[in-house]
Amino acid sequence: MTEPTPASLAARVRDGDVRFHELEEHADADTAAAARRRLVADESGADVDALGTYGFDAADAAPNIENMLGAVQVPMGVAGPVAINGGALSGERYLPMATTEGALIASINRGCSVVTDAGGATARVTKSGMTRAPVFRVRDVAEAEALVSWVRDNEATLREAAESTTSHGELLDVTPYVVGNNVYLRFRYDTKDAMGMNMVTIATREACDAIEAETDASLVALSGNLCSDKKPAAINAVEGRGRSVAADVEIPRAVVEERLHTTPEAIAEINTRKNLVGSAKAGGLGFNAHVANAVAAMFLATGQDEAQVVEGANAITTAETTPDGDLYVSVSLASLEVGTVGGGTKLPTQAAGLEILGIRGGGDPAGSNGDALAEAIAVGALAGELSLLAALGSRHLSSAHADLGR
Ligand SMILES: CC(C)(COP(=O)([O-])OP(=O)([O-])OC[C@H]1O[C@@H](n2cnc3c(N)ncnc32)[C@H](O)[C@@H]1OP(=O)([O-])[O-])[C@@H](O)C(=O)NCCC(=O)NCCSC(=O)C[C@@](C)(O)CC(=O)[O-]
Ligand SMILES: NC(=O)C1=CN([C@@H]2O[C@H](COP(=O)(O)OP(=O)(O)OC[C@H]3O[C@@H](n4cnc5c(N)ncnc54)[C@H](OP(=O)(O)O)[C@@H]3O)[C@@H](O)[C@H]2O)C=CC1
Repeated sequence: MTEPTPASLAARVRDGDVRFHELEEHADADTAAAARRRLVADESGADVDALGTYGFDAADAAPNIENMLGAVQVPMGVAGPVAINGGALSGERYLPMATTEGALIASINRGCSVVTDAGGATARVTKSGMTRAPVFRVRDVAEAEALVSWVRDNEATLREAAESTTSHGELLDVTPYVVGNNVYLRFRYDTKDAMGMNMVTIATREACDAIEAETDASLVALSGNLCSDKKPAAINAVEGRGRSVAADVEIPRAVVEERLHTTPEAIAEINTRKNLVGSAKAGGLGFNAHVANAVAAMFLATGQDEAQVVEGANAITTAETTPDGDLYVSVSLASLEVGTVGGGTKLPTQAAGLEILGIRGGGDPAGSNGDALAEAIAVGALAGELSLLAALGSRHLSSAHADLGR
């Protein structure tokens, strides 16, 4: 039998003999993707050849994508090295960042060099736990209260059910929320080095079965949106989700003046009037300048779930002058959902990003690499905040983007 070619496979799809999303059952993954490119190009008239130039085996991406055409390539650079004094990550590191925004890495790079000149940034993970919150239907508020009491009395049962599905995940707690005849149970897990959404979804499903077997509650949806995944939500800002991580630095006045062309007072005032008051007036959840930039660029470079930039950018930046007239700056990211195993972290280019940080795969102890990644991203965000606030102080934002960003 002759080997299938992209042309012969495309012809079979057109004839209705093979389904578009089942091409991998009839050819290797690279040939299947080439056949799909041909079909999409013919249908749309688009030139999709560039999508076919990628540096990994399509088969390696099978768990990460369906209907694969090829790959979008985002340029990747580094900022740094930056000195980090973390709870899980210490020393000088280059921060891998993938972006198409000119001037972004230059800015974070400037922030990194200033942070390093000042002796490095301190970073710590202050809370950890990935959540899944199913919603149950009950008859009325009396039954809701009965379910809440049952959950409080039976956490051991829930833990046993949930943890039967994972060798790494640990159920930390279950927090109930009642709205009339709806009961939301926010399960929170230590997922170690995994971001953990698949892990906690599978584990929570098992716990829900135990609840339905023992109570009158009916599971309506395994995710009831109090989790809250991939949506802006105050619960994540207040309670945290994934890792809550903070970073700070104190920068001598002379360094602010010489390297950032502004003063500690100007940066503190801009932070208050822009990041705090401006964000409050806008009704924002992110009281920062552009934490999403560092989070998104490092998420792409290290194989994180890019939709979770929504929660990752849930951050507050503070800036103040110290009694000695120097500058103190901090960022606190409430809900940074990251992992160094699972998801997109296995793909070769993303694995290279984690290797640049020295934290690819499971940590020793388990969870330490996930903490280290969170600290690295927090320091990248801190450097970005510092540099952008300074550029606003020196009125260099527009000229920087005129020079570098277009
Ligand atoms: C562009 C700079 C850094 C110039 O800043 P500068 O101080 O005039 O530049 P410099 O030539 O003196 O270089 C200072 C340092 O910057 C770095 N640097 C400088 N150039 C490069 C480069 N080409 N590649 C890599 N690194 C670079 C590098 O670390 C260098 O030190 P050196 O190594 O030379 O000792 C500065 O003007 C700046 O940071 N501007 C701010 C730009 C910025 O932060 N953009 C972020 C994106 S804005 C956005 O997306 C969100 C927004 C703004 O809408 C959010 C909001 O509402 O606030
Ligand atoms: N299902 C959903 O609702 C959602 C899924 N996602 C997707 O979920 C994926 C991420 O889920 P996630 O569960 O992190 O990844 P995976 O589904 O890839 O699972 C990771 C697994 O790695 C194993 N593992 C090995 N070493 C370690 C270690 N050191 N620490 C922790 N786990 C380890 C664990 O197995 P074991 O459990 O057997 O111990 C863990 O379950 C992403 O692709 C994301 O896009 C995103 C949002 C929602």
